[in-house]
Amino acid sequence: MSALAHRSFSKMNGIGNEIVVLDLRARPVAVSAADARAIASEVPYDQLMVLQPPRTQGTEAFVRIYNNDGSESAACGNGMRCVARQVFAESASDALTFETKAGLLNCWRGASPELYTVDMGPPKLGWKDIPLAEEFRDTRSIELQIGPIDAPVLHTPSVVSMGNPHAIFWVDDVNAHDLARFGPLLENHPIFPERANITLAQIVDRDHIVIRTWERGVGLTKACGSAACATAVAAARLRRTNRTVHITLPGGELGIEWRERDDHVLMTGPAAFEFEGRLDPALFAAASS
Ligand SMILES: N[C@@H](CCC[C@H](N)C(=O)O)C(=O)O
Repeated sequence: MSALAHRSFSKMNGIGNEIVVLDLRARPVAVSAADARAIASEVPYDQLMVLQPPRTQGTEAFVRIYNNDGSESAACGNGMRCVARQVFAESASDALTFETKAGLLNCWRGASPELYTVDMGPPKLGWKDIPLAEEFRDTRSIELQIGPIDAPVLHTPSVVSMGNPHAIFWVDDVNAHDLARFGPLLENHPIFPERANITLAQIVDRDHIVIRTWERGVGLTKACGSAACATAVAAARLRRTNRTVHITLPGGELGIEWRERDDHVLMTGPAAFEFEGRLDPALFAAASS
């Protein structure tokens, strides 16, 4: 029987981004891509956040992040707020540090019990860091378009890595484009060797942006926290907004600050608990990596 059978999980959400938190710290076991897909077939999620024992002193856990197609990501803003909520519930501290494949992340609980802040670290802006398949000196606007060559539907995105790759297309109305149609084409465009999260962004004013995201490895989601961070950085780099903005996503609101003093991006928003369950052993019968 799989060592994952009967393990307890929490179903949570970060402004509608569907998150499952699986805490394996007490009895660690490796989770394969096939396991992640099997879990998604029982408890539909956008991201599975797996807490493994800490690798670095002073951290609570090493967090592995899986999309529902079984692929792994180094960053998930909404998922990290859910993880923070769960671990803060058993801690007297107001600040905790986690490790992900993208590095160490500090989290704080806010004044309101539902609000959590995650320091998502500094953005990476070089073309090799995104990564892109070819050199672009200025990643504020790269040459990429979709639709007729003389009347592109979406074009000239900004690209940013928040530990995971993001392309942000600037539009007048995020709801005027068929993201479900263009998202998969852009996610898998050869310019993105590791695929990319695709965001439509509408700047309302210098303090407010509206976004919709097609997530790599998932599809359309109600919210993508790292996309909100990437969009805030990209808009500030273009001098179209201030470095502190609020972002409206289909599932709710996030506050983002791209801090001047250390280049770090801070994301603040809620994390909601839905229910607890145990993984059905039958799920893993056919799951092999
Ligand atoms: N929902 C997330 C992003 C999750 C990872 C992404 N799909 C990827 O593969 O990079 C968020 O809140 O940041």
